Amino acid sequence: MIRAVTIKDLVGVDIRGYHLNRLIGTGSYGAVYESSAGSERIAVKASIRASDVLNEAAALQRMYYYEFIPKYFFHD
Ligand SMILES: Nc1ncnc2c1ncn2[C@@H]1O[C@H](COP(=O)(O)OP(=O)(O)OP(=O)(O)O)[C@@H](O)[C@H]1O
Repeated sequence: MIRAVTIKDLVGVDIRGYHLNRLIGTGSYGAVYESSAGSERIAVKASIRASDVLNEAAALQRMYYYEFIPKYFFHD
């Protein structure tokens, strides 16, 4: 279980093999972290409630086949 005071306090936590190195910024629905697994670096967006990011995830899913969309995945 991940224990954090707020969604902005996840630096140092490991999620699905990715280490959350640095808080990049926050928005209305969560916080975004610069994260890594070996040499791979990705942005991880964390939200307290999955429903907060479902619309965004659905929009990204629709754009999945366009070349400019970066690699991503969504899980709860
Ligand atoms: N994929 C990404 N790569 C790098 N930085 C990102 C990425 N996504 C978001 N960020 C950074 O994290 C910040 C917060 O992003 P987030 O998506 O949570 O909110 P937002 O879109 O800026 O605001 P809101 O959700 O209120 O419209 C952004 O302002 C941006 O600086």
